[in-house]
Amino acid sequence: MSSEDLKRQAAARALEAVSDGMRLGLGTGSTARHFVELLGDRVRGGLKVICVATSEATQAQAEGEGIPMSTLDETPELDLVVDGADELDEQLRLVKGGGGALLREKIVASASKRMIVIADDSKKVAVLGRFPLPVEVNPFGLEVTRRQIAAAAARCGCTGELTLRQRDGKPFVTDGGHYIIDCHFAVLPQPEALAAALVAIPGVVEHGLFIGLATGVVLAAPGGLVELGQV
Ligand SMILES: O=C[C@H](O)[C@H](O)[C@H](O)COP(=O)(O)O
Repeated sequence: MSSEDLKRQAAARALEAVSDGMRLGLGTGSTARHFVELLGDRVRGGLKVICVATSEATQAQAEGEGIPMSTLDETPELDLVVDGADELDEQLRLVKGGGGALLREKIVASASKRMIVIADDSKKVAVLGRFPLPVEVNPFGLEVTRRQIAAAAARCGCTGELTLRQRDGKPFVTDGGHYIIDCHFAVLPQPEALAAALVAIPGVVEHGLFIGLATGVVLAAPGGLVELGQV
């Protein structure tokens, strides 16, 4: 079974948690993309939902599927967000932002009563950090912010290379107009302390650690689905 098949299976299971009248957040990335496709089928079959996207890419996909879309300003309370993750652990702590959508994803998750994460089982780790931690930063004072991230991380037991994310030879720019520094720490021994230290840095807009937000996880493995938390 291909990795895309596994992602689709996880997406299909999350769709079972959706019912008529729900206000939904739509995640970003290759796994969330399957969810939006499947949701589109259900909407065309008569399901009534209103949705908020976590990125311009998801907004465009959802509109193409004919899914009724809103904004967080019009719909500031959501029932459920379904999103992917780059990494997750047993405590439902996540690393997100591999696609650069972490800021909107976190704002949308914070507005939602529940967050179901969908992923193939390769994303589950014993200790977070194998996937480089994305940190979204203001372009102003980039080098100052980079040094402050390195110092704060070192106090939390994390060392490693900090690289400015590039696309086509230029800095990658997020939907919010910011840059991303990818932190290659290999392990994050104290995720909560690191999260608190990063948000205290003035040039940091947001970081990819999602702690206390996911309420359920659907992991698709070749042997079947595994659920963590409440799905
Ligand atoms: O910024 C991107 C998001 O955090 C994605 O949810 C994350 O990167 C997982 O994406 P994928 O499902 O493509 O692995």
